[in-house]
Amino acid sequence: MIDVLEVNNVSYRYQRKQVLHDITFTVEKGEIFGILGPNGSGKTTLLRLLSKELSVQSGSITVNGRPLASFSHKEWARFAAVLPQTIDAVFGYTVKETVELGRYAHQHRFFPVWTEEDEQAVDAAIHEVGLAEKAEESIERLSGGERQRAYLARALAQNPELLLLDEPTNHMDITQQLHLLNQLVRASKEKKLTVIAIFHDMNIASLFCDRLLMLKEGKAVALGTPEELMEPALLRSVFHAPVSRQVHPTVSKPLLAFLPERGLPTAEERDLPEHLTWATMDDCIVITAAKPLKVLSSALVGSGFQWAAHFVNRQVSKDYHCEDAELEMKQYLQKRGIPVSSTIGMMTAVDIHDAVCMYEKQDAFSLWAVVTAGVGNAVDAARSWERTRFVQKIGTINMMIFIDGTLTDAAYVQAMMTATEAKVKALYEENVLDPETNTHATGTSTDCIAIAATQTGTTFSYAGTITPIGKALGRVVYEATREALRRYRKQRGSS
Ligand SMILES: Nc1ncnc2c1ncn2[C@@H]1O[C@H](COP(=O)(O)OP(=O)(O)OP(=O)(O)O)[C@@H](O)[C@H]1O
Repeated sequence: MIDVLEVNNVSYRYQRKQVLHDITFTVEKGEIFGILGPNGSGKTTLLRLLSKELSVQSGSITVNGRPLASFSHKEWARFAAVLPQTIDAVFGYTVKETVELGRYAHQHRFFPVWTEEDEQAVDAAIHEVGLAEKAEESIERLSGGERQRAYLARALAQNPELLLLDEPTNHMDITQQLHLLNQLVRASKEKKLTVIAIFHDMNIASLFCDRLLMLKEGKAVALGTPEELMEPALLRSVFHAPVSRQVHPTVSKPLLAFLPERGLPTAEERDLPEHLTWATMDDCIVITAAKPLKVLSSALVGSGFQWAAHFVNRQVSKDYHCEDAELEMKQYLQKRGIPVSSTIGMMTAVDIHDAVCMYEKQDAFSLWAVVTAGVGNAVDAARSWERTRFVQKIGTINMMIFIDGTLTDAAYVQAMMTATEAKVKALYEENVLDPETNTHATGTSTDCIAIAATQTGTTFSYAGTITPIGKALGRVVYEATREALRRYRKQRGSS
């Protein structure tokens, strides 16, 4: 990799105020390099030094191996384009005329001639920022975001090798932000354009930058990839704000969630029966939480991690068949006025009036399990590979577990494991067999589970079988599942 830019021990002071201390980093050709830090940490000052707007006082900045100071004004303008934080609008100019100013660096000093290449560069830049329809519009008649895009087009029209941007997506709506940043990524990959940009939005920086530099009080406190920098402990120490690291749903980049201040839960909020209301309709059970709970579930509606306030176990006929059961279930919820986006929705062919609820209260938490069980589709997971055909019958085990307490992600996953192990044991004790293999069933082919926690009160890092949560969960699920199986068998008149 070729380093375009080398910054070595750069410090800077405004009169008596030292604002940058010994900053050292390099930027590679074609890299998107983000600068982050709280207000006043020196980001803009650093960018102004990189753009030659300020002169280096101590340390050195070299570009392609040459001292920055050795570039003539015009040479530098051909090499680097700058988009500062705020620009005074040049009144009376159209968008196109504003963008044309970007071609100044490419004009002959004494005999400026407007060439086809200049025209194409201007048109391409206007198109790139999505302002083609406003090209003849006066710049002062544009919105803040559109004006920002026009100035970006002016920078792009320069056809620079290095683009220096101070909060480039300021004032832009989310569509424009994504459009612009995707374009920068493309230009960096295809044209080897090097981009150095200041960002305030850390999730945007994480998604689009190859590497990041974090400044705090004028010092470089971290330098690395987004994966390395997006560490809650580092961010807490820099921004003094509680933050948690999340995973992006589709890209292997970290996302951050800043956490608002929360009051301590009231006594009622900490008691599950006070927090949850239960309604049994003709064909469904609806449990409603006073405040949304964080849920990990395999449910038909609301799978994965979700915040949900409604938990629906719907009874369908035993010959229920639908090509798109999720869509049909969502329509069912809508018809009943249950908000789909905050609902965990399960289905069962078992009589929902046979649902079993069990509750356990301890000093640090309380826990509530609601189980419906049928075993028409009982399967031995260790032997299911032997099956060549599958006939769907009534019978699935749906479990909803409510916990008042704060669970870590690990605790959610462990709670699922503990509940599953307890369910398997209940099936064993009730001697439920896989009808195909005649061996003990470990579950049914369509079992469903939801672990919901208030995320208030005591934090539980783990919920494995010998933790306090795990012990209560194991017992409650085991007993509730056994009882639900007995009710199911009684209904069907089987032993
Ligand atoms: N021209 C100036 N004269 C004196 N002090 C200045 C000048 N410009 C900036 N400063 C000071 O230097 C420090 C760093 O400012 P700078 O603008 O570089 O920070 P920043 O990280 O870009 O902040 P922000 O996120 O608010 O844009 C601040 O304390 C600021 O008040």
